[in-house]
Amino acid sequence: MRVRGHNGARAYSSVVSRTPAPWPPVPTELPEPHPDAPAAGTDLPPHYAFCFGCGDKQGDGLHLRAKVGGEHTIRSRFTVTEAHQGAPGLAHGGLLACAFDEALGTTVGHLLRKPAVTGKLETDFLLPVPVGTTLVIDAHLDGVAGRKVYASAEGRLGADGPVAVRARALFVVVELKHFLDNGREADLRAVAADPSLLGSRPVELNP
Ligand SMILES: CCCCCCCC(=O)SCCNC(=O)CCNC(=O)[C@H](O)C(C)(C)COP(=O)(O)OP(=O)(O)OC[C@H]1O[C@@H](n2cnc3c(N)ncnc32)[C@H](O)[C@@H]1OP(=O)(O)O
Repeated sequence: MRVRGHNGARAYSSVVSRTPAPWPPVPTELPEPHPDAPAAGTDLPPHYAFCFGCGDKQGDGLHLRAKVGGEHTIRSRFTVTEAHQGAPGLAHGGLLACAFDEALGTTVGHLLRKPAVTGKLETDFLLPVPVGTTLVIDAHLDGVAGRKVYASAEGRLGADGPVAVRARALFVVVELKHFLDNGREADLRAVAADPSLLGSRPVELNP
């Protein structure tokens, strides 16, 4: 269907399709997890105490918790609270996207043990997610092409519930310099003074 946008331009319906594009979008390899990657069944502690996705020191954060699943998968859970609402009694879509960013980033970081940041994140919201729901997110490492790492995930309303959200993301492997050059100095100093703020380290920070 062709739809005209408010400025007369041909709008989204012909551009944004529900038919998924090929994934990963480029040829990739699926590497073995890093030899030091945590074993299946390992509970992963928060990677940074002030992370909005997983940190214990973020009162209204998502407090996402992750456990290593199969060779290329990590299962994460987070419970939607009143602080996460976008409409009465329903989770905000942006916060759900945040949960997937976290779950996917955790998967890439822990399985490859390389620092990587999100370059692109796309989400399909299939069902509303009510306050009180525990969203169970199964994320999968899909492939690597140079510095580009592709991962995807689906989130269910409870472990056996229907799929409510799907996401795909591109992560780009970066040097630790990325964080040192761009992070706020006060926060970097705080981490240097108290390394326990970095609870689980998907990468070695002391070269
Ligand atoms: C355990 C940890 C859990 C963490 C979970 C949370 C993760 C996060 O939220 S990270 C924070 C959000 N993300 C960011 O702040 C990243 C900001 N962006 C950047 O710093 C840069 O743009 C960065 C690093 C992604 C890429 O820059 P740069 O290093 O110069 O690489 P660049 O050459 O531009 O891109 C590398 C490749 O990726 C591709 N690429 C980069 N961005 C995109 C994109 N949006 N779409 C498609 N391809 C892209 C490039 O085309 C390039 O491909 P190729 O190698 O084939 O030429």
